[in-house]
Amino acid sequence: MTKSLIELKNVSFQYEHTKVLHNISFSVSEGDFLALLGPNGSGKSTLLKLILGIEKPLTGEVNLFGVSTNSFVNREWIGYVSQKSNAFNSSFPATVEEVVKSGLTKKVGLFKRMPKNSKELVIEALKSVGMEDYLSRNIGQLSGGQQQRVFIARALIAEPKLLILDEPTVGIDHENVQSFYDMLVRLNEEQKKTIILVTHDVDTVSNRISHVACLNQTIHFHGYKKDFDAISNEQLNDWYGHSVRKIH
Ligand SMILES: Nc1ncnc2c1ncn2[C@@H]1O[C@H](COP(=O)(O)OP(=O)(O)OP(=O)(O)O)[C@@H](O)[C@H]1O
Repeated sequence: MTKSLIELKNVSFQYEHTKVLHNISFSVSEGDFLALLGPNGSGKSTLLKLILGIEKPLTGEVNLFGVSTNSFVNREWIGYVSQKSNAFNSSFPATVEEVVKSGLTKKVGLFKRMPKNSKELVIEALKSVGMEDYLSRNIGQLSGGQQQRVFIARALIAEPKLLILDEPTVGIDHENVQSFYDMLVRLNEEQKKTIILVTHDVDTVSNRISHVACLNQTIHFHGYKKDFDAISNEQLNDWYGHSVRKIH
């Protein structure tokens, strides 16, 4: 039986007086490559905060790897790459090697010694994202898409089981989006990483993704990508609250 890595049961959440999430029940299974889709302000980041244990639900429960977030301790099993990761300017004084190596602290602890083979681990993680030739380069001198790959390597070095990527294609130009997806599919299929890709942009939901969840305060749809494709633009507009068109 497939294991649920994330399970939300009847979850509601509000910030002071703003209701953001309403009665959400939703799960992500081991091996899924899921796009969490919703317009700006629909509650995607808030949902991630609940999953990452940064916020607590007002009602309902959130379970990670079969355990309530309140008692979940294996945080290194979840790799999170935020929206703002690829925002370094060209003078930022860190090499790709240093950035990726810093991801090891999540696994070994902040004040513990780095393993002796940490350079090999860095190279291994960079190979997974096709960036091994950039080891000694300054992070700020890479393109937005290359920086994004380096930050995925930084998450991978801690050997997460689940990878959460927040708007990962924003800094990537159109021609490189396909190879970016090829890399994610390899991580999903060969390294067995469960992946959640968070996006507001319907066009970012590639055919390479296995599942789609549509969020706007509540989950309007959760299922296979092929079933998402069968949904009309009118229905999608209704969920989004404004006009959007699927092109895939
Ligand atoms: N710390 C906060 N305090 C109060 N309201 C907040 C806070 N953070 C977010 N909100 C509000 O909650 C709602 C959902 O925000 P959230 O950031 O989760 O949406 P999102 O789908 O991630 O949006 P985007 O795609 O623009 O990043 C918005 O109306 C937002 O203004």
